[in-house]
Amino acid sequence: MNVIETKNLSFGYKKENILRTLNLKIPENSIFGFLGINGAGKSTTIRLLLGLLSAQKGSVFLFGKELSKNKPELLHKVGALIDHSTFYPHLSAHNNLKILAVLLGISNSRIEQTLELVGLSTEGDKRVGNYSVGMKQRLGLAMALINDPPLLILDEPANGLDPLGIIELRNLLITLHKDHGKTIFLSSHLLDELDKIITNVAVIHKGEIQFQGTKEKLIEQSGNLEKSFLTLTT
Ligand SMILES: Nc1ncnc2c1ncn2[C@@H]1O[C@H](COP(=O)(O)OP(=O)(O)OP(=O)(O)O)[C@@H](O)[C@H]1O
Repeated sequence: MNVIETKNLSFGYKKENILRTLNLKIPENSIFGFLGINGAGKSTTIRLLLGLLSAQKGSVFLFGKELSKNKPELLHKVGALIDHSTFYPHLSAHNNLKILAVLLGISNSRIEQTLELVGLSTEGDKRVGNYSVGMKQRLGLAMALINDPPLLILDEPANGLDPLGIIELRNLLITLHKDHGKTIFLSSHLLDELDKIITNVAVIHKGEIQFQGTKEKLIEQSGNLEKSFLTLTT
């Protein structure tokens, strides 16, 4: 099953075409890397997948259903991290998550589980305003994970993280995929990092998909991810 599928998805700001007839297929249980140079259209695609933008043409399907016709039901199954997450800085991580849990009707026990999962359980009672960038990123992931969604959509989740934070994020994504069965769709510019975790990949250039398939298939010709990426984008 494809957890995400776009059919001839096209989008433009005013008269400028940004995405041209995108046909993406993200298989269930993949860690799917979405690659492209600056301005290629990654964030715009992600906003369309989350229903934050509406396509001029084409459609987005999540879990086999059309997003525009089933938004609340489908978005409940998606955890997302885009741009910087917004928190109440004067509250603890625990209380930030509690607000979300109440809004979503989720039990309190899930708060501790989620803090544990993202490695924040010992820091969960500290004010979020004093958190480091990495801790805020982990809290953003906790918010995305609080209702245990089967699909995660992450736009540049490693942004602003130091090397240790990047390693921790890598291990967390691998755990979420292997032990919790999540499908993860993520964009990133860190090719070496992606190479360590992704199973599938799409390369977008100037709003068009240049390749999609397994990582092995992409690197078949040139031998490594960086060379394949450069071939498709320069
Ligand atoms: N609100 C907007 N109004 C007009 N043009 C926009 C807007 N947002 C993005 N664009 C343009 O759309 C194109 C794609 O942008 P997008 O942010 O999707 O690219 P990206 O692949 O995510 O880039 P990056 O890697 O730099 O984040 C770019 O040319 C950008 O300038």
